Amino acid sequence: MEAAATPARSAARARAASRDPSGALSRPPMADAATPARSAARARAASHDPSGTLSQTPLAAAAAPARSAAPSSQPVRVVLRVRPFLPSEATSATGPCVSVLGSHPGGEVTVQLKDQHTSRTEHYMLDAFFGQEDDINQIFDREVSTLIPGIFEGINATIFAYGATGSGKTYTIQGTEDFPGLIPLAASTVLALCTGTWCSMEISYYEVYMERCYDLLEPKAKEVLALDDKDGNIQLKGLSWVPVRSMEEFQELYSIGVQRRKVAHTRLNAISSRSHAVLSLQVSADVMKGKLNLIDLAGSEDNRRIFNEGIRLQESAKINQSLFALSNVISALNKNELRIPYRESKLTRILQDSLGGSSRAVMIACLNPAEYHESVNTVSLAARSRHIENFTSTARKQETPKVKVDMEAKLRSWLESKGKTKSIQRMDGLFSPIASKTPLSMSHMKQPASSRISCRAKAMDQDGGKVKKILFDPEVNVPTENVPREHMQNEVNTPKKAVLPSVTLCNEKHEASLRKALSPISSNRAPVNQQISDNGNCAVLLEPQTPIETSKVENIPGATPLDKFNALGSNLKDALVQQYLDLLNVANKEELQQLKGIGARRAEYILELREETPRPFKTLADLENIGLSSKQIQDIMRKTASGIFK
Ligand SMILES: Nc1ncnc2c1ncn2[C@@H]1O[C@H](COP(=O)(O)OP(=O)(O)OP(=O)(O)O)[C@@H](O)[C@H]1O
Repeated sequence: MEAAATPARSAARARAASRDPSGALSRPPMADAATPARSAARARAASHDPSGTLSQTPLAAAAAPARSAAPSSQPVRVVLRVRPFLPSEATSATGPCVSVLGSHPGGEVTVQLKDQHTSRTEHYMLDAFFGQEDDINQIFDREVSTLIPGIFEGINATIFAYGATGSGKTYTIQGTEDFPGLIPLAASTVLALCTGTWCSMEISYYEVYMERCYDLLEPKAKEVLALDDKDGNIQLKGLSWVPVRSMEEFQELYSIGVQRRKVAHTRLNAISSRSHAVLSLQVSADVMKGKLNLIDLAGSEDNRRIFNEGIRLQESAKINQSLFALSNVISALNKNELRIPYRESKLTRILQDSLGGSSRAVMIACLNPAEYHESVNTVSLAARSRHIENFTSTARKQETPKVKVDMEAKLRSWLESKGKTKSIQRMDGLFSPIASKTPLSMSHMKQPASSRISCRAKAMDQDGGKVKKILFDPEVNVPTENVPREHMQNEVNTPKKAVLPSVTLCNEKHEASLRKALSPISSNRAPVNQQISDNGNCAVLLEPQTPIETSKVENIPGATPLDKFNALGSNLKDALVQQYLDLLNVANKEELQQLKGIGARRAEYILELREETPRPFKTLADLENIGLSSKQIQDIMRKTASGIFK
C-alpha cells in the first residue's frame, strides 16, 4: 500500500522538491555527480564476480556477474568505525581509547578499549574495524558494495550507523560535500548498475521520531502508518517512492529530505539528529523489487551526563528505548531465535522485511576516540547484538571495574520516560525492588546471571533440595571451608530482602557480571579461583568447581546422608563435564553437530581451534571461546544431565 509513484506524480514531486527554497541549507554531499567515470568504476567493482555466476532475472542481469560473496554468514555483521579527534578534542586527548589487538581466521577482529585515566581495559570481538585513518570508501567497498548485487536479485539489505551522539554516524551515512558518505556512494553505484538495463531506481526517505514515522520527501508530510497486509507483510501507508534517474535528481530530493530531518543543538553535538532517518534505494524490474536501507540512527545518550530536560529528555528516552529494541532484534537474529521481537519498536517493525530472512545487514558502531565510557557502552551493545558474548581474554586483570553499565542507563531512561522518579531514586541500590517492575526483558538483563542462578538455587534448597536441578549450579560446590555452614544456612533461609547485604559485598563483581551480560570479553575479570577466595559469597558462573569427593565427605565428622548424596551429585557433574569437554576435543564434525548447543558454525570453529591447539577445552570456561555464554553452558549441561534420566 505504499503510495503509487506514477512517473508524472513523481516527476512533479521531484520538481516541487527541487524548487524548495530551503535547498540552500546544508546541502548533502553527492557522490560522483560530476564524475561519472568514478561512479562507473565503483559500480564495476561492486559487480565484480569471481565466480562468474550468471543469473536469469532482469534484476540480476543488471548486477550480473555481480554475485559477490556475502561478507559474513551471520544475518547481521557488526563492525566498528572510529572517527578522528576533532580539533577541540585533540589537545586533551592522549590517544584513541580503542585499538585493534588482533584478527581472527574468519576475518573478525579483537578490539581493545582502554581508559587512559585508569588503565582499565575491555576486549571485544567484532566483524571488522575501521580506524581513524580509514576513509569512507574503504567502508563502502568492504561492507556496502558487496550487498548491492543482492538487491538486484530481490535480496533486501540494511546498513545502520549506531553510536553515541557526536560519534560520527551522520558523517558516515550522509557525509559532507567533500567526503560523500555511504548514501551518495550507494546511490551512484546503484544508478550506474541500472544504466542500460530494464532496472530502475526509486527512493524513499523517512524518519522515525518519538515512535512515529514521517515522510521526508513529501512536502506536506503526514504520519506514515505501518500496517500489516493480508499476508502479514508490513506496508508503509502514505510513504512516497520517487523514481530517480540521475545523481542530480537524487541530490535535489535528498537535500530537501535532509533539511526536514529533526535535529537539535545538544551539549554534545551542535547538530544532533533526534530521529532515526532511513533512506531506501529500491531497484525494480517487472514485479521484482529489492531495496537497500541506509539508516542514520539517532545517537544513544546517557541523560545523567547530558542533562537533557523536557522534550530532549523524552526524545532521548524514546531513542534509547528503540535502540535497545533494535539491538534485541539483531541479537535474536544472530542467535537464530524463532521469535524475533520486531514489534518492540516502530523502527524494527518497519524494517521487518529488511532484517532477517534472506536479508543482509551491517551495523556500523561509531566511536568517538576521546570517550572511553561512551565507547564501552556502544561496543558492548554492538557486541551483544553480534552475540559473541563470552570470549576468553588472555589479557591480565588491570583493575577493578568501576564503570556503570549501560543497561542501568537504559533502565533509567525507561523509568524517566514513564515518570517513575521514585523508582529512579531507588535504583541506587542495585537490587532494589524496582527490578521486578521493569519490563520483562529489562529486568532479566538487569539482574546479573550469577544472582539469578544464586536465587534459584536458594529457592530450590528451601524447596527441599532438588538435586537434579542443582546439579550444575555453580554455588553447590563452593568449597565448604570458604563458606561456613551456618552462613550457608543463613543464606538459604534468608528472605529475598535480607540477601541484599551479601549482594552488596560483591557489588563490583556483580557489575562485572552485568557487563558480562553485554560484553564478550572482560580482561578485568579476576581468575575464577581468586574470585572464590576473595569473596566466598559470590557465585561463580563458569568454572566447574572442584567436586567434594564422596570419600572426603565420609571422613568429615557429622557429615549427613544429604551431604554424602550431594557429594555424589558433584562427582557425577564433574564426570559429565569432563566427558563433554573430551568429546569436544576429539569428535569429528558430524559428531560435534549432533551435540547439544553446537551447530554447524560452532563445529567448524571448534575444528579450527583444534588445529591451533590440540585440546583446546580443558574447563567449561573454555567454551567461552566458541561463543557460548555462561547461561547457554548451564543449559547445555542441564539438558545433557536430564537426558540421562529419560
Ligand atoms: N570520520 C570523520 N572525519 C572527520 N570528522 C568527523 C568524522 N566523523 C565525524 N566527524 C565530525 O564529528 C562531529 C560529529 O559527527 P556527527 O554529526 O556525524 O555525529 P553523530 O553521531 O551523527 O551525532 P548525533 O547522534 O548527535 O546526530 C561532526 O563535526 C563531524 O563533522
